[in-house]
Amino acid sequence: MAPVPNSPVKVGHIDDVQELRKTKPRTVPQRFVRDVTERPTLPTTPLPPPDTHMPIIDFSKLTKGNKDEIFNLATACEEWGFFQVINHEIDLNLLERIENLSREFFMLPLEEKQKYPMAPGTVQGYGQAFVFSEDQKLDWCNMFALGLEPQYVRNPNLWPTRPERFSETVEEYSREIRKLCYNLLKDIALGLDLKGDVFEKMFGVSVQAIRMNYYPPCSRPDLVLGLSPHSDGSALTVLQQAKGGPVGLQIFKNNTWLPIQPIPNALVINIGDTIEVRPLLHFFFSFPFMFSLQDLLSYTVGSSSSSFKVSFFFFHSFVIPFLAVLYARFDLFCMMQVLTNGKYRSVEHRAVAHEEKDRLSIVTFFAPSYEVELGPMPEFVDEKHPCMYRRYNHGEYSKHYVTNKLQGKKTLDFAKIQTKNTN
Ligand SMILES: COC(=O)C(/C=C/C1=C(C)CCCC1(C)C)=C/O[C@H]1C=C(C)C(=O)O1
Ligand SMILES: O=C(O)CCC(=O)C(=O)O
Ligand SMILES: [Fe+2]
Repeated sequence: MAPVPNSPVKVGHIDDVQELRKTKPRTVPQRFVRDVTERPTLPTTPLPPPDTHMPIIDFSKLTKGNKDEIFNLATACEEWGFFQVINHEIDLNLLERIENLSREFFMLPLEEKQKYPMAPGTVQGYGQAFVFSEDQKLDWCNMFALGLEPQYVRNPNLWPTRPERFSETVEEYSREIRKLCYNLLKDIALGLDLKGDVFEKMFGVSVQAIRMNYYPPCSRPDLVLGLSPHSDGSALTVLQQAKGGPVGLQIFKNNTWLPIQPIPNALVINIGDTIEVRPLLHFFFSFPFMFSLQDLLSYTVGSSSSSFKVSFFFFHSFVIPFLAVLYARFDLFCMMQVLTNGKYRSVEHRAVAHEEKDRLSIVTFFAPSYEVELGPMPEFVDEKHPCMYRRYNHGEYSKHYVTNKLQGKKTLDFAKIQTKNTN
C-alpha cells in the first residue's frame, strides 16, 4: 500500500503563491518569511569558480561501458552526491513537451488546479506538500505530484484532464526516466565493484513518482525559500530544469550553499537516502555465493569421491549451520548498528526564488519497492566504517518521510544508529 498519514493534519490557511504573485505585492506574507538563520544566500555574479561545478557525466560513454566514465560517476557519487547527465538518450522533444505541459498546467485557473487538491498531510495532487502544522513556514512554490509506479501508488482522481495529452505525456516521460534510472543504477553498482544488476534485483518493482515544482517570481527572494532544505527519500532523483529559468537549485557542500548552473538539455541526478543506506538484501544474495559449489569442491583438496562425500557431509552438518548462526548473530549485531556507512551520501539541497523570473522543475523520485528490507551491505562495514544504520523496511521509511516536514537530512535519523558525523 502507498504510505498515507493516519490522522487528519491541521495546516492552517495556505496561500497559493501564484495567486499571491498576481497582485505583485512589495512584501510577502509572514508565513513565508524565514527566520534569519534560514534565509537564502542568493546567487552571486560572478558565478562560483569552476572547481565548484557539479560533475558532468556523459551517459553515451556509460552505455559503451567506458571504464573512465564509470569511475567519474563513482567519484561524482562519492564526492558530490549530485551530477548532471548529458547525452542521456531521452528525446529532447519529450523533455520539451513535458516542460510545456507542466507549465500549461500551472497556468490553468486556480479552480481548475484545485480539482486535484493535495489533501493536508498527503503528497499527491496540487498544493504544498510537507506542511504539518499551522505555524510551519511555507515554501514559495506550488507543487503538483503524482505517484506513477507501481499501479497501487496511483490516485487516478488526481490525474488532470487538462492540458490535453498531459497523462499520456507523463506516462511516456516516466517510462524513459525509469529506463535511465535503471541504467544509472547499473553503472553506480559497477562503480562500487558490485554486480550491475544488484540494485534492479534488490529493488523489486520500483516505486516512481513525479513532482512538478513551480516557483513564481517573488518580490523578496532574500526572505523566502522556494523549497526547504532536504535530502530526497528516494534511491535516485532525476531533476529536469525548464529552459530559460534562473539559477534556483542550491546544494549544501563544504558548509556553504552552492548554486547550480543548469546545463541546457542535461538532467540533474542526485543520490537519495536509500543509496546512502544501502540495502541489506544484497548480503542475503551474496551469502550463497560465498560458499558456492566451487568453494565446496576446492574444500576437498585432491578429492576422491569418498573424501568429497565426507567433506560435503561435514560442510552441511557443521560448517553451514555454524556459519548460519554466525550470520544470524552478525545480522542481529547489524540490526543494532546496521546499514552501510554512507559511502555515497544523499546531499541536502534547496531551491531559492528569483525576483523577476519564474522557474519550473520536473522531478522524478525513484525508489525501491515498499516491501524491500534495507540495511548496510557488509562490503561497506569494517573497523574504520562501523555500521551506522539499522535495518528497516522501505515502505516504513517512505511513510516516515512523507509524514514529516522537510528539514535537511533529519528524516534519515529514522534509520540512524549513531548520530556522530553522519549528516
Ligand atoms: C511531494 O511528494 C514528494 O516530494 C515525494 C513523494 C513521492 C511519492 C508520491 C508522490 C506518491 C507515491 C509515493 C511517493 C512517496 C514515492 C518525494 O518522494 C521521495 C520520498 C520518498 C520516500 C521517496 O521514495 O521519494
Ligand atoms: O526545483 C529544484 O531545483 C529542486 C527540487 C527538489 O529538490 C525536489 O523536488 O525534491
Ligand atoms: Fe529534492
